[in-house]
Amino acid sequence: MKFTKMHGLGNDFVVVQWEGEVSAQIHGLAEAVCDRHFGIGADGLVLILPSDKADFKMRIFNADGQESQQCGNAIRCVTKYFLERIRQSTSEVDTCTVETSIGVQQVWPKIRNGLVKEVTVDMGAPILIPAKIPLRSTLSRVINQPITVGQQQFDFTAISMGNPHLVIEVEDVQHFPVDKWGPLLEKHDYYPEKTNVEFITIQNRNELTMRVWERGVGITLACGSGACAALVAAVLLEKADRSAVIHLPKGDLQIEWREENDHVYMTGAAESVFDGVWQQ
Ligand SMILES: N[C@H](CCC[C@H](N)C(=O)O)C(=O)O
Repeated sequence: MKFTKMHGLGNDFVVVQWEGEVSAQIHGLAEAVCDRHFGIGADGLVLILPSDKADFKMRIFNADGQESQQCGNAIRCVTKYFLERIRQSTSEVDTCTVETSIGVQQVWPKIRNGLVKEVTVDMGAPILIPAKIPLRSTLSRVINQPITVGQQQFDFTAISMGNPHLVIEVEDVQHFPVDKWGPLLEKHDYYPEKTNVEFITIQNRNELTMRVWERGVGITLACGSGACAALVAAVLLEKADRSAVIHLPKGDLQIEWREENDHVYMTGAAESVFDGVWQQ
C-alpha cells in the first residue's frame, strides 16, 4: 500500500489514496500503521476516496483504529495532496470541495510554484445541542458548566464540529498537566462517544493558546477541529472576538466564526514529509 506521510502543525497522518472498498479490516490497519514503534507512526490514517458529491471524499481513523467524523488538520493535508498530485493545479489560487461525514466542505488553498503552502477550510457551523454532540445534559447548551473527574472540578464548554469537544479554560495551559486530566475527561460519562479535550489560556480577545488531548490518540501537537471548538467556546464565554489566532506548540491556526452563516473557518499550513510503501 503506497502512502504519503503528512502533517498539519505536527498533527501527523498516513495519507492513502484508497482503491476499492473499505472493509472492517481498516480499523486494524489504522492501529497498525499509526503505531510509532511497530508501524509507520502517526496520529491517524486518512483515506482519499472518490466522491459523487465533491472533488473527493475523506475518511479519518484515529490511532486506536476508531473512525472519527471530522479532522481539520487532515482536511488541509488531503487538500494539498489532491491539488498537487491529482488535479496538479498550477494556478495561484484554486478551490475544491471535500466530502466528509458532516457533508461537503469547501477549501481555499494558497499555491506557490505548484505547491500548496496554506489552506483555509470551511469547517461548518458549531453544534451546541447536547444530544447532537453527543453529551448527556438536560441543558439546551453547555457553556462554562461544572464537570468533576477524580475529585477535581473544572468548568467546561461542550461543542461539536462534527466530532465532540470538551473545552476548559485554565490559568497557564503551557504548564497544565494535560496527560493527567485529558484521559479522564476523554472518557467522562457525560460523553457517550468519548470526546476530544482542549485546554486553553486566553491571552486577549484575538489570541489564545491551546493544548489538546485527542479522543483515540492522546496528546497531539495540534487539533484543527479542536482549535475551532476552542475559539467558539472563548466567544461564548465572551472573552474573545469571532476571529483569533490559536497558538499551538508547533505553530498557529487562524480561526474565524462568521456571523453571516454561522460557519467556522480555519486557516493553516499543511506539509508532506515522505512517500512510502506499507509492506504488511
Ligand atoms: N481525534 C479526533 C479526530 C482527529 C481530529 C483532529 N486531529 C483535527 O485536526 O481536527 C476525534 O476522535 O474526533
